[in-house]
Amino acid sequence: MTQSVMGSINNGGGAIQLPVIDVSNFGAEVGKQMLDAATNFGFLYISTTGTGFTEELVNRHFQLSQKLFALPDAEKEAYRIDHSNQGWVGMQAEILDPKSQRTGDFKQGFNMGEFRDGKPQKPLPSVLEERLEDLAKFEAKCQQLCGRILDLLALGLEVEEPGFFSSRHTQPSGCTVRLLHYPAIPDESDYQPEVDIRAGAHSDYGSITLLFQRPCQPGLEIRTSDNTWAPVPVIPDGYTVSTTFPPILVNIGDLLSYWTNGMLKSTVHRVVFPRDAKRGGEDRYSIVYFCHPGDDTQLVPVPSRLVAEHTLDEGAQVGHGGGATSERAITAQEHLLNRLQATYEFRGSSASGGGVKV
Ligand SMILES: O=C(O)CCC(=O)C(=O)O
Ligand SMILES: [Fe+2]
Repeated sequence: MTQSVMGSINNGGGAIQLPVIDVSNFGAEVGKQMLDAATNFGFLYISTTGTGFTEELVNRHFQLSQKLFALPDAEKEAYRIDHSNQGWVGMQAEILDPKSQRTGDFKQGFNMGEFRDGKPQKPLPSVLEERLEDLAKFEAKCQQLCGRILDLLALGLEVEEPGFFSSRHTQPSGCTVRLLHYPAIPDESDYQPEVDIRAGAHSDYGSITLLFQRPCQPGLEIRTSDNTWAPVPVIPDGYTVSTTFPPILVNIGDLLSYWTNGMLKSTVHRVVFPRDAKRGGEDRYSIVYFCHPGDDTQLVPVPSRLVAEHTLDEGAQVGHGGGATSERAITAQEHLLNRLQATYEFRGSSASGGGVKV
């Protein structure tokens, strides 16, 4: 079953109605629906049916995240993020949109890099270490779902090699599970609702991103083609699968944009405080999976008639500016390092203490 596959943008700054896709139906028709959503919006929902995720597994992850972020900062400090891009990012340590923000993002995060044979690559705080099996299971399911989405996109794009994208998602890679906590703003803070933000405007650096959200904790907005911000509801209108287990939000990252010469959109998004809240509103928790191809993957255009026929609009950018088709093809790792480097440069000498972003 596929729900409300049409999708539409309300350009008056109203909520955006994105398509909901059920990936349990694998085939050309779903591939085309996925491609349409990725081309028009760069964002879509995946119904939890047929994803392999259960409400219990996702709930346990959010409980774990709450437990982790409730620890005193001094304890999390021992796991502070470093150049491996793994570990804890403290409150306001990351600035996703340095050009526009006056202070850091009102959030804290914890990045876990890819698991190899069920094992993380860096030591984890004991609250996480105690639940390694669950963490590995969650990460593996994220990978599987991303593989299916990538295969459907390849089908939609009529790529000559059907597993083109998924087969390039090898290890080592920049794949990351990121736990996020956006606290409510305490009354005594100097936060200014007109300028301060939970996560500044950015596009994601990988191939695709999965976002798990909690009912009643909205805040994500995407930038539409006419430069307005459209809120994305956690549970879209007409979604009948569950009121307690939201669909998984998927967005296209920079690498798929390069791979398709901008045909798929790596859409800019941000997280804002609830507009109707008196101050900072309630806490928000989210879990993000950033999917990346193997480090050595060259970002050359995929062999697809549709991509070859695609021409960029005047002045349009591919990925995060530039474009693999117009310059020397860069690798997935080079792209990731470039984007992390930009953050380090901004932080200058405090780089080792700053938060970075996949
Ligand atoms: O927390 C969210 O809803 C989105 C976070 C996000 O866009 C990111 O971390 O890249
Ligand atoms: Fe993002």
